[in-house]
Amino acid sequence: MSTTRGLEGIVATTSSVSSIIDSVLTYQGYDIDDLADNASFEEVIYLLWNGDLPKKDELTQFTQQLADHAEIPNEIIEQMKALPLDKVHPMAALRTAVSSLALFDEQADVMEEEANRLKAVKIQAQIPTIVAAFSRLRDGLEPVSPRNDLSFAANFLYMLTGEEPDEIAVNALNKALVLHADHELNASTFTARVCVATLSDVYSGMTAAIGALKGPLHGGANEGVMKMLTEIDTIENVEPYIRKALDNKEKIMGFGHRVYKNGDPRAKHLREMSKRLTEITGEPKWYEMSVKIDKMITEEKGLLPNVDFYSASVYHSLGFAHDLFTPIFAVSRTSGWLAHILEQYSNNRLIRPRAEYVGHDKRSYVPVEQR
Ligand SMILES: CC(=O)SCCNC(=O)CCNC(=O)[C@H](O)C(C)(C)COP(=O)(O)OP(=O)(O)OC[C@H]1O[C@@H](n2cnc3c(N)ncnc32)[C@H](O)[C@@H]1OP(=O)(O)O
Ligand SMILES: O=C([O-])CC(=O)C(=O)O
Repeated sequence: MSTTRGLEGIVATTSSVSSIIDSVLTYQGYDIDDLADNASFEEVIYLLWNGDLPKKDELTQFTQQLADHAEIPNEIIEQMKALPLDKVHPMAALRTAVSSLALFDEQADVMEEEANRLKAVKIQAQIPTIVAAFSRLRDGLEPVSPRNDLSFAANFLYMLTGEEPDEIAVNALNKALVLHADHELNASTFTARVCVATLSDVYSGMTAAIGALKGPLHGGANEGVMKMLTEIDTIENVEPYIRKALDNKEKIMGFGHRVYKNGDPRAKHLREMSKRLTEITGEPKWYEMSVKIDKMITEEKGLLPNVDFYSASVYHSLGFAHDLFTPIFAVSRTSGWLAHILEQYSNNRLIRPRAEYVGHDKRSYVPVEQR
């Protein structure tokens, strides 16, 4: 048996949800550049789940369906209130809340396709409500109920702040959601597929995926980038800070990628958004520091920024708390996880690879007194 560390280069499934070919990312055949410039997040969710962009009436119906399911059970809010709110990371709270949602869905274990599709709508609609409610509760505020007359992005911002957001913020968040929606067999999506391939339920797959996204080598990197930017704080500090980190062989969050070796096609959109938004907020330093770090890491390590690097200054400019960055990634990636979960169910086989054994040779049990 031979092994490939981290399954690098292993093709583990077929999928028609998204593809990365020659560094070009497509969702159901549509180039991410095209979607980022034109599509609403609602259209992208529909596309990922159904294989085609919705017609006008299909989009109206789908958007309404999402809005109709955005409320979360009161028990979930009560459960969140009981958490040690000043200590809990919002990704941990989200993981627990999504697991708990299953307990209030009588159809949680019903495996028919129609029931699973309805669960997908509910989960996609409820995850932003959970993230916003948690954020408000820990700030000592009551959760804000979702509104059904706002777009997905606008409603999320509204539930976070209790105020109607401006168009610039809504468009920026919409674009970020589109850019993060799916990404072939990334670690969290693979996790979701492994989980549901045992014919476990959708909520279990989602809970597993959230756990995988949380890690700093994956979705957690966007929070790590902002931590680094905050520590650096000034443009003059970039050079000594990064030099020291590289000398200490530290990983620089937001750089490198398992698949993209010539650059992540999503990063240029986020870089442009970071430039524009930091100008609007009057804090161009976050963009300027990012560009300087980008230049240094590219020149010295040959590593390019991934989706998490410029999204940090984008989310900061949109006023999000830094530990909400990864949950916001999860709000978007939920659409991809659910598309892959539905695809896995539709053509399922248990996912069970092998391990090459490198442990002790065979030996015999020794009673405890003789060890
Ligand atoms: C949404 C996403 O998940 S995008 C990825 C988000 N994660 C990050 O930004 C965290 C930082 N980046 C990394 O840790 C990695 O680049 C990963 C996890 C994204 C990819 O990992 P792998 O494909 O396993 O690459 P691996 O970690 O083996 O890196 C290869 C070499 O480049 C180095 N390297 C890779 N990324 C970085 C980095 N960000 N900073 C410094 N060195 C790096 C490694 O140390 C390694 O060097 P070595 O060969 O001298 O040991
Ligand atoms: O594909 C990956 O390995 C990580 C990534 O960029 C993503 O999940 O968006």
